[in-house]
Amino acid sequence: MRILHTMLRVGDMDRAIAFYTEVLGMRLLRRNDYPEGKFTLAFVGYQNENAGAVIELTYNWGVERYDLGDGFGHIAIEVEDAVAACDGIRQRGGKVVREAGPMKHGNTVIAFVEDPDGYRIELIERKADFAEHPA
Ligand SMILES: C[C@@H](O)C(=O)SC[C@H](NC(=O)CC[C@H](N)C(=O)O)C(=O)NCC(=O)O
Ligand code: NI
Repeated sequence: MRILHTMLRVGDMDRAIAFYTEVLGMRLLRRNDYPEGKFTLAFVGYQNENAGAVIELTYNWGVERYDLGDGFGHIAIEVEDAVAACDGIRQRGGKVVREAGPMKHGNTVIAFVEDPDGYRIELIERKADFAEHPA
């Protein structure tokens, strides 16, 4: 088994796709309308779905906002250089909500950006080698 996707409900599909592709550099892998259910799905990611986990954006027609609550944390993406990644995201119109630096109570270098719907995306600076976990 493997993780296939994380689903996020968005208030504007074009706005969300623009963020994940133009600001975060992902590819739009597929987009489908479901008129009978009055919703649209779009899948974005850095690899094809048979190669890596992706994000499933869900737009329920006419629903422009959601209460994100306080349970959801973030989706994390790996970057080579967190400071440079934040600078690039800012230059492309993204919103950095936590600058790059070691995480509180730890050493991993992280940063957070916020997507147009308020979901948080964590940037994690690639470690030389992630600790191998027994499969
Ligand atoms: C390792 C990396 O993937 C993380 O997400 S750690 C980030 C860190 N998380 C927490 O502190 C979790 C506990 C917290 N009380 C919560 O519920 O979110 C984090 O968010 N650090 C904040 C920072 O600015 O370093
Ligand atoms: Ni994390």
